[in-house]
Amino acid sequence: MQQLSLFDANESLSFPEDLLEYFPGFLAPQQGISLMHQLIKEVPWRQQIIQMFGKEVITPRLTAWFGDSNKSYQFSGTRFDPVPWTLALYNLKEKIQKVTGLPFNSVLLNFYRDGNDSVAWHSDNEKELGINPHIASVSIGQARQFEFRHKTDHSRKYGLSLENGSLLIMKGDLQHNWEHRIPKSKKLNNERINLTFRSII
Ligand SMILES: O=C(O)CCC(=O)C(=O)O
Ligand SMILES: [Fe+2]
Repeated sequence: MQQLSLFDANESLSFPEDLLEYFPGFLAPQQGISLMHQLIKEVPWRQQIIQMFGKEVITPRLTAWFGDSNKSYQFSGTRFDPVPWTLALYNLKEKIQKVTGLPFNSVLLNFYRDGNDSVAWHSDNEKELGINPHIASVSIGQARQFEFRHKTDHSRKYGLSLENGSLLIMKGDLQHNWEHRIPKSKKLNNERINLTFRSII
């Protein structure tokens, strides 16, 4: 599997490159697009209402949560009980486990219907994920910009385009020191699904 070098000399000064691994051709382009259309149809998508700074906010995207039946997950004040694995998602999990050598027992799906859907700055630091979690993020459909900023020094930033069919591994102490987001975009306006495979303890 080809891994792409993400950083030039300047960037690696402000962002530690050992916290990410990027595999652009993890899925063939056509495989990515047909999986996206299958998931748009077969997944029980929901628009969650979450607590943010004490207020109720409607998430600007659709989500779903699949995984082993004994693993539930808290996110921004909401408890998610997983839907059992579909064949397509189980097979994708197996393929990721083969490439990475890491175990995963759940996946959070995000459906960005157009460029107006987004995810705000956050880190995936829920205690159910353990201390330094590995998160495997598969992107299909419209490529979107994925941005990082350092938690205490917002001038330290990094961004990359998550292409159709790509796999990004987030690891090490990334979630302690960095936040990430998918900003809204006027130009990148087509449908996209992102799947983050996680290991809930
Ligand atoms: O859509 C993405 O690429 C990122 C989603 C994300 O950060 C999350 O689900 O925690
Ligand atoms: Fe995240």
